[in-house]
Amino acid sequence: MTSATIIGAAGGIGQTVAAEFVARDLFDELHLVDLRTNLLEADRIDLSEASVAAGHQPPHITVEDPHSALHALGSSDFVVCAATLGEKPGQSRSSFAQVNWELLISLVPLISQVAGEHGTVLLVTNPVDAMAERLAREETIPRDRIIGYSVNDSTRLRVAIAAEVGVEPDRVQAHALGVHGEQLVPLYSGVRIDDEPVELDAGQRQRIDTWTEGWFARWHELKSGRSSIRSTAAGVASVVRATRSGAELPLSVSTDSVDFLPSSAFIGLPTSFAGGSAAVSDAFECTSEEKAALVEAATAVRDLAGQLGRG
Ligand SMILES: NC(=O)c1ccc[n+]([C@@H]2O[C@H](COP(=O)([O-])OP(=O)(O)OC[C@H]3O[C@@H](n4cnc5c(N)ncnc54)[C@H](O)[C@@H]3O)[C@@H](O)[C@H]2O)c1
Repeated sequence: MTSATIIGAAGGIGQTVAAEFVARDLFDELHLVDLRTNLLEADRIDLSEASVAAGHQPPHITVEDPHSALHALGSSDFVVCAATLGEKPGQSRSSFAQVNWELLISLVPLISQVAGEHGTVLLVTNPVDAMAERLAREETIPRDRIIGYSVNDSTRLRVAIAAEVGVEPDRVQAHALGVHGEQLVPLYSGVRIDDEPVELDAGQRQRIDTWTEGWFARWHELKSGRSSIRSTAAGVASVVRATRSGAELPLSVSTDSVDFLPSSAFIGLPTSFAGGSAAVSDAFECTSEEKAALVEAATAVRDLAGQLGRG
């Protein structure tokens, strides 16, 4: 029996992740947790019937609010946390982080309980690196069982490289590491097409950087009122598959095992899994310039996490 718990399951990300898990038949049991249980009940019916329509056995789906979940739920193999408070326009990164950490700290007993001894916890709630580091500092869940979801920046980098060199994105392997935003580190030294290393010149890199750095401004101009729910849900499903296959993905993980990085931080690094535990990939290599940028990113996360109190 495989089981997942999604906290914040009535939100844009949570609902779409649940739908992706069901469509891909990834778990036998799915536990949906949110304050908005009426939405979850509607989803429970819809998701079960979606399974039938898709021609497979529906998972066993339960619905809980965060309080009842503490009494009702046992441990899950995979725990997704996408619970959030809305980001206010113009709000500083540190103020948004503090507000979301205050929400997350109230959920730590539940997250720890559903993670149990062996579950993997995937944080999606932003700012994901500081949230993951701060959760690890609570010491209720081992560091290597906590990961932050940070695949989207690499997806966008792959799309931009593909457009620049004129190939399909699925032929491009590339990781955007570090921290989402100003401390993102596109790992140009590791770009591959069809598994062959590729050297991009300065002009190409600049055009790619301009496109990726402008992604959010272009998204906001659309005024959709939602985040990138579909690509995030597809990415979360790929994390589940990676925990089972051991495939490498760019995810936010603890820096503690990486010699050249300051410890007590989480940043995006190439990650592999063994038995549900995350580790930075053995084959990870980068230039001295990329190392320096990653050190800067880890330092910023460590400092931000240090500012987040217990609420
Ligand atoms: N890491 C990434 O790459 C990435 C990508 C997209 C979005 N995000 C982040 O994911 C988070 C979720 O985004 P969204 O668009 O789904 O937001 P949303 O506002 O649509 O959903 C948030 C949900 O959290 C629930 N919630 C609030 N307090 C709760 C509590 N105490 N217990 C349980 N549930 C609670 C709300 O009821 C709501 O359903 C945000 O922080 C967003 O910035 C991260």
